Amino acid sequence: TRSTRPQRMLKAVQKNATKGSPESVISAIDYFCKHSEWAMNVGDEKGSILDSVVTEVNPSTVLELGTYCGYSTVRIARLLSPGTKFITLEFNPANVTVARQIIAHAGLQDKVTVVEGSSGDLIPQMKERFGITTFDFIFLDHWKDRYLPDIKLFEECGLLRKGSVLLADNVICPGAPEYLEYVRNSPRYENRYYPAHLEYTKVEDGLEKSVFLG
Ligand SMILES: Nc1ncnc2c1ncn2CCCCCNC(=O)c1cc(-c2ccc(F)cc2)cc(O)c1O
Ligand SMILES: [Mg+2]
Repeated sequence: TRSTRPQRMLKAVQKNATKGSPESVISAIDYFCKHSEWAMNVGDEKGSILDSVVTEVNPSTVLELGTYCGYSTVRIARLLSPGTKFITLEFNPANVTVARQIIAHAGLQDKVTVVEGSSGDLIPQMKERFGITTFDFIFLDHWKDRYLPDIKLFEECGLLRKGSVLLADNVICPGAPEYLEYVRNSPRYENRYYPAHLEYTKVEDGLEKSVFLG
């Protein structure tokens, strides 16, 4: 049977990227997406913004929603200090399998835990299953209509502290209008919009950074 796009992406990484080099894994995926097949990785333009926010926050606990093939997982994990707790959630088991192999090719398998399941089910389990009290940094890149219910879930589960940073991908395309309206109208968040483009295209998109004020 025909391979899937994530499987073809994995093959391209295994063929073109140097084992143990996160930068070459990132470049190999970006090359694949620019010259072979578009895929919904955060990409290099928004990825650089992600890098700068992660570096600025220098988090001790990180959560990513929507692993997909592990591109942004590798981008984040390569910047973390030793001892940082990094969890990434992926709904699709086939993507979990590909992501684990791409993360391993980058040599970052000891930096991050890839957990299969949906955010709605797993967020309430963070404390008991992973011993997390609060997250310093959260990257939202999963179903766009889950951004709003999940930020409310973070609040209800006491997973945010004064200064927790949430960074949301795709707030323009495909869009997360209810999420944007919520964080921008809430006195509990300080927000900043980073204009960019949809990965590997000229279509307008951007990232929204929201700092929880407690
Ligand atoms: N742990 C969990 N919990 C809940 N949902 C979970 C999950 N783990 C996974 N999912 C399910 C996420 C499915 C992928 C989400 N991302 C997207 O849907 C996405 C789409 C585009 C896009 C833009 C223009 C187009 F023309 C076409 C596609 C671009 C992006 O950067 C995107 O991130
Ligand atoms: Mg995205």
